[in-house]
Parts: sequence; structure tokens; C-alpha cells
Amino acid sequence: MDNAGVSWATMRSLASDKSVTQQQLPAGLAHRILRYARPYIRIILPFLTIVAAVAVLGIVTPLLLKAIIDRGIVPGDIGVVVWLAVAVAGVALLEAILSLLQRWYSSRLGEGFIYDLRCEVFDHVQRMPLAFFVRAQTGALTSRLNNDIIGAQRALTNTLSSVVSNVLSLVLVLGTMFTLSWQITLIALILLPLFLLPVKWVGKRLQRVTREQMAVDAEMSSLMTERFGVGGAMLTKLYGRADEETRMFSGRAARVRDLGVLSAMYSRVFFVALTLLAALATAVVYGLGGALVIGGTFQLGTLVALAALLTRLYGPLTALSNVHVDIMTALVSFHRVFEVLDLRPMIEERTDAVALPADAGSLEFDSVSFRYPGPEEVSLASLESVARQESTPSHQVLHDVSFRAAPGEMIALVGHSGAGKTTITHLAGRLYEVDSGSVRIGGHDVRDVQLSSLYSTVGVVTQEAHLFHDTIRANLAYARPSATDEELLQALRTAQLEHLLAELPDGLDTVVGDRGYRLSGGEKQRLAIARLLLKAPPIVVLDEATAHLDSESEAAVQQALRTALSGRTSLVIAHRLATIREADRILVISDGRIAEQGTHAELLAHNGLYAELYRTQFAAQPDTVPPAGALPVGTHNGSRSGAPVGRGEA
Ligand SMILES: Nc1ncnc2c1ncn2[C@@H]1O[C@H](COP(=O)(O)OP(=O)(O)OP(=O)(O)O)[C@@H](O)[C@H]1O
Repeated sequence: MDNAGVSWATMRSLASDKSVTQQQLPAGLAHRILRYARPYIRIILPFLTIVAAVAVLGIVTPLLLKAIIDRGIVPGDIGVVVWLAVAVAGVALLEAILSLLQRWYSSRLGEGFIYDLRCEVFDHVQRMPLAFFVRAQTGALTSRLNNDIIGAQRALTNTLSSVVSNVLSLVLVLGTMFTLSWQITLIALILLPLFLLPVKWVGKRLQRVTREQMAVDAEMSSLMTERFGVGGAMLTKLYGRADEETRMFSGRAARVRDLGVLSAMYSRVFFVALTLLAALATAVVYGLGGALVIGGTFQLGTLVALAALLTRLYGPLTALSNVHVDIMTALVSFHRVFEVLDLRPMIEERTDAVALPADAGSLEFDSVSFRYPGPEEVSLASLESVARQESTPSHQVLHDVSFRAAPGEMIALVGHSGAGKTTITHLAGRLYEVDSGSVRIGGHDVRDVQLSSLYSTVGVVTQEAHLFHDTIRANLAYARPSATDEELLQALRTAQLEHLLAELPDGLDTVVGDRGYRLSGGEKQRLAIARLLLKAPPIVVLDEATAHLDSESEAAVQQALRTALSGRTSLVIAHRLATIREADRILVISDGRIAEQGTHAELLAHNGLYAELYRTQFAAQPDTVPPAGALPVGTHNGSRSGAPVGRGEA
């Protein structure tokens, strides 16, 4: 009887049971996994050979025991007894050595495989569009990338060796048992259904519980990640919600606890059924076998060998019945990793994409309309079940936006919150794809250019000015890895940060960021500007910091900005009067449309939306334009020299 077949069939029935898998595993999954395993064939083959050798050795010892009794002890031949005992010891030694070798191969296989998959997934995920990261919760995503990859790796090592070794053991053990006594073997097998029924019953439930455990674990850790981030922790404190948060956490942790108990009990039911079965079978072997020995049907050694083989019959059965759960978990893990790998980035480089010329300086929006992609377009259903579902379809954010910034021009975007300013800056850097119309840089549609050349042409400074938890040097060199210390210092000087460097404990090697040296908002902005200066892109997209800065920092940021923007085309979400005044043209955005455009003076004279914005947002601000001549101000078109009133064509 092919017990392995029984186990595989059990597994297949589990796989097709929707309540267990909740999602049908795709047909080509096994093939795809094999493709990943192929490069490891040089490790897999010796590995499986050793596994098979260990399985064969497993039946040698009982046979040697039989021989010791029947040919040595019973006839009283001491020489045979000694030699066979030495042989038993030799087999044990060989088994030990092979087991070490087996582990060596399996760990190399497993770790190598994890490495491949991890690197591939990391590379793929970081190339996903921004929309993906906006939706996916970081905690859920990283747990997916860690747990599922490890789960998938188990399939190749534990599960593969377990299947091969146990199938082989079963065949060998059963074959040998049949030869020794077909009656006893048959009885041992008749007991099998007793064992398979609870296995099937428990297996299904265990699978469901495991899946739920994974989901709840991910939920619990993403709650922790979010609440223990600085932003989350601050909110919790400021709103005095610690007790509620603990209650929410306890709720999830309680579910983890309950599922843990359930899963432990299911596993134990399974284990108890097996132990009971083994005990019953041993009783049968000794009861029936003992009678047969007394009746002279077979020898005492045969009885001992049968009893020893019996322990090796249910062992592989235990493993094989567990293996379907392992395989299932591993397949699900593979499937989930592949799901991430199959997620096609919405923004892809065309095969015939061209490189932008180094001096591409114009930026043009031509009748651009845009709506943010919905979750189904950018994310994964299984990640979304952890992330909050958003049911409302996204509305159109930009309508028919057209403008052109000539090389060297500065365009300021102003407008009420939610008007679409940030969205316009996102589209300029092709962080999202337009729905209709086009964004052109240097006359090229951004969809036709190589992404690397687009990223080196357009430099972006966001409001948060994110810095990695690394040294100032590393953060700056991110923009230009080849920069010399002198260039880094020059950039810092231009960004008005030189004095800061003198105060820092380790100068350029001071670690900044979450767990490092704390920079103020203004300093972070200026560091981001220094980073931009090193990148030296012809086009700059900038979201001015809204955070309140004291007037000294504000003046420093303003100075740094003016230098950074001089001679470059720039698109700036302006929050400061000083910036708006310097713009060649101001676009007033309202409800995703350009409501008005012109210079500060022209728009004020027009007395429309801009004039209202000016009165409510800007008029009260101090005019912190640094005195002319205080720094090497760019003089594009010979005119941006700190003059209070911007000029340019409407
Ligand atoms: N990732 C997103 N997915 C869906 N909708 C979004 C997303 N980001 C912004 N929106 C929506 O797009 C609209 C415009 O937002 P945008 O951030 O461009 O406005 P804004 O003018 O920059 O506002 P603010 O000055 O407050 O930053 C808003 O209605 C906003 O809800």
C-alpha cells in the first residue's frame, strides 16, 4: 500500500478545499517553484542521495538485530553476536555522519534559496510605484517579505527531504515487514484508517488556524509598528489614548493567544492519536507475534525485528501526515511571495525609452487630467486585508492642467489645501502616470524617457525631507556617490549648514535620523537642499516646509533655496511670501484646475482667488528675503536678485 500516496492525496484535498486555502492556488505554482530550485540541482542531488541512504540504513539495524538473535544468541554463537553488534555500532556511526552531511546540504540549499528570493523581492518591491507604498502598511509588507520567504524556503529543505526520506522509509519498511510476516503487517495496516481519519480532520483545522494566525500576527505587529513610530506615539500621548490603545492591542493579542491554544490542541490531538496507534500496534505485534513464535511459525529474531520496524513505520507516517500541512503552508507562502513578484509596476520604462539630454530644462504640462489609482490597481488583495479597506472610488484630482516652465524659470504653486498642488509635483517626477494629456520634460513625454535619466533631470525636495538613519556623509553621497569631501562641504556651505557641521560631534560622520542626532526641521530641509545641490539636476521640484521656523532658520532656508534654485527650472509649492514674490509665474490651483496665473503684482491687481489667498495666508508673513548680495544668488534671466516683486510672463 502506498502510504505516501495517501498523504499526498490528503494534501491535495486540503489544497482544493476553499475553506482551508481561502484562495485557490494557481495551477502552475509547482512548476514555478521548480524553476527556482533548478540552479540548486548540484546541491539537491547529493542532498537527496544522502537522505535516501539514511532511509535505507533505517531498516538495516532491525535486520541486524534479527540476525544477532536468530543466528547468534539462540544458537549460542558468540563470534556472530560480537561481529553483528559491531556492525550495529558501525551503522549508527554512519547514520550520524550522514545526518551531519545532510544538514550541511540542506542549510546551504535553504539559505541560498532564501537569499535569492529575498533579493529578488526587495529589488522588485522597491521599484513599485509610490502608490503601492502609500497603500501597503509597512509592517504587513515586511512581515510578508520575512515570514513568507522563510515559509517558502522550508518547502525546499524540510519538506523536500521529509517527503523523500519518509516515502522511501515507508516503502522499505513495509516491504521488509511483508517479507518477515505478512499477517502482522496486514494487521498493522488495518489500524491505519484509525490514524488517517483524525489526521484529515485535524489537518484541515490546523491549516485554517495557521492561516488566521499569520493574519492576526501581521495585524498585531503592524499595530505596534504604527503606534511605536514617533508620529503614532505622539498622537497617542496628545490625545491621552493609551488605555484605548492597550485595549485594542489586547484584543488582537487575545486572538493570537486563543489561536495559539487552538493550534496547540489540534497538534496534540494528532500526536495523541499517533502515539495511541503505535502503542496498540506494538501490543498486537507482541500478542500475535509472540503466539506465532511459540507456535513455531517464525523465529524470535523476526518478532524483535518486526517490533523495531513498526516504530519506523509510524514515524514516517507521522511525518508524512504533518508534511501535508507543511507543504500547504509552504505553497501558500510561495504563492504570497509570487503575488508580490507578479505585481507589475504601473510605471515601467518602455523598451525604446530614450535618455533625456543633460540640458533638458523645460517642464510642460499639456492638458493633464489625473485621478489617483484605486487599491485594486496598485496593491494586493492579501495585503489589503491587513491594510484598511477603502471603499470609496478615488475622484478626479486634476482637470486639464496646462502650463510651461521655460528653462531657468520658477513656477510657484499656491492654492487651498487639497487643491492638487502636491499631485502636480508628483506628476512632474512621474511618481504617478497621467490619465490623459502629457507631462513633457525638455520636449519629451516623461513616458518615453529612461527612468534613470528622468530621475537625474528632476530633483525633488519634499516637505518631510527624509533622511536615512546614517551619517551625514552617507545621506549626502546618496545623491552623488562619487562626491569628494570638499564637494560635500561646499554643498553644506551653500545650504547654510556649515556652522551646524562645526557643532556636530563627528562632523560629516555624525549619524542623523530616527535613532541618531536630531536635526531641527529647518536643518533637515537644508540638508535635503544640500543633497539636491550635489545631485545638481536641471529641474527642481520643491515642497516648501510649512513647519514654523524661527526667523533665523527661515532666512537660512530661504537663502539656501535661492541658491539651489538659481539657474534651474523650478516648480515650487510655495508657502512663503518671499518665495512667491520671486516666482516668474504663480499658478493658483483650485479644485484641480489652474484658476489664475501671473506674477504676484498682476494677480493682486486681478483681485481674484490669489488676492484672497494673499490676504488670508501670506500678507501677515514677514518678508524674509535675504538682503541682496548676502549670498551668491543666481541671476537667471539676469533678474532674480532678491527684488521683492517677482516678474515674468503671465
Ligand atoms: N495617494 C492618494 N490617493 C488618493 N487620493 C489622494 C492621494 N493623495 C492625495 N489625494 C487627494 O488628491 C487631492 C489633492 O491632494 P494634494 O495633496 O495634491 O493637495 P495639495 O494642494 O497639495 O494640498 P496640501 O496643500 O494640503 O498639501 C485631495 O483631494 C486628496 O485627498
